[in-house]
Amino acid sequence: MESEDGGLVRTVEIPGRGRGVVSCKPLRAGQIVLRDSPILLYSASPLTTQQHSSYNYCNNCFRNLQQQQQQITLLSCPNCSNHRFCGSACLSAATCSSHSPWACQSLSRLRDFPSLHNQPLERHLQLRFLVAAYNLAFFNPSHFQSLLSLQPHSNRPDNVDEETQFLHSVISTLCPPSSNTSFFDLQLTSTLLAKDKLNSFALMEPFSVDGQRSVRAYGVYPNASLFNHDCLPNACRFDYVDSTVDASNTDIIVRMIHDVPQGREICLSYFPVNWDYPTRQKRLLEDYGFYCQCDRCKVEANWSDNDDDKDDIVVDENEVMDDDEDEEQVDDDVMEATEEDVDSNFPHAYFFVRYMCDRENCGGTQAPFPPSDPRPSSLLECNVCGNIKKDEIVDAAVGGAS
Ligand SMILES: C[S@@+](CC[C@H](N)C(=O)[O-])C[C@H]1O[C@@H](n2cnc3c(N)ncnc32)[C@H](O)[C@@H]1O
Repeated sequence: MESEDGGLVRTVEIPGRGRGVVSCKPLRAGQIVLRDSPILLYSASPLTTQQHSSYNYCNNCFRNLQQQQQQITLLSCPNCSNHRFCGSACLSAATCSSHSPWACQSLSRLRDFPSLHNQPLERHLQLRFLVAAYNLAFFNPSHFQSLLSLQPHSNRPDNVDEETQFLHSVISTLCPPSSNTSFFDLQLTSTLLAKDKLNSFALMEPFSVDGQRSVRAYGVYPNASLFNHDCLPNACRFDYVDSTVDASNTDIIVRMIHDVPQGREICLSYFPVNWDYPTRQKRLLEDYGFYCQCDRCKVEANWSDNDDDKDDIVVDENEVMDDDEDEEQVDDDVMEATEEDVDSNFPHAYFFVRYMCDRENCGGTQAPFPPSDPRPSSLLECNVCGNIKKDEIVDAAVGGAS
């Protein structure tokens, strides 16, 4: 993501954080700083799902087949008949990429693999990812190199756990796509799984009021993966997977939450912003391998109620980057912020009041729509439930026009 002339952001090395993304010029609230397409996408349904009966998504674009407004002709893969597509364009695109004859045959074999039915969903998804990644290695080496370039860079050879060995033993039963007898390699399998854990973004089902959200698909986005984490992010990501407006419905869009000056690091939050301090620290250490020392954590490290919270942290190991679906310890203090808190021990109360979605069970972050020069947008969009509301502060400043 190197900035050309006029680029908004560029990638730099940041001591102690690896690569990160910084602004090349002052950025405005709502500005789009990245639109990124996936190099790999895989379904979040169990491998054993009979997709022709219960799976409602196109296996190429992942749009919901029932919600598409125009008439579509559903097509099944002629080889496995288990995967459906929303038209000939998606079927032929998938046949040359994610649903190549090799991937098709491999997924069919895995579906019938004897011991898989007893395995948790997480194993099914890891196997789906491995099929997608090895498929990429053979059919799109340059995208495969992009995948390998992502963090983590060091994966100790002696560090292959039982789970990885199991997954590798299953993957190795597949016929390799080439005559290369060492196509499946234990160390490579381990490396790939680590890349998935650190970098995959979840494309979620639409928000429902009961707060139960499930993942529709996972994707690896080579540029979006370069954003580091901050517990008080200045940007957030949106996706519009069911959009029929353009063909890039699985793209991720990163938009600024508020203005930032030139040279500032642009960060996302890897999970909902309303998680409490112990839960955030535990997740970042266990899944991402670092202690967060952001400004918010420095303040919250001194809050006395952290000790009580530590006893009942809930962490779902299936969590991946920016994945909002699981249970979490929501910090009630931050949800009840008042203006008085701003000057006291809660300097980030302002962020919660203005940018946290207040819809029940949502936990999303709100960013303005892109500015229409010279005016900032006075409408905020939630990146989880899609709710749109007026930004009272901008609205007052611009006299009620958006
Ligand atoms: C998705 S990658 C982000 C890009 C990464 N820095 C790189 O060089 O490719 C996530 C990894 O970046 C690093 N990272 C992200 N946010 C960080 C932070 N706030 N402090 C320290 N390291 C961070 C951690 O190593 C984490 O596992």
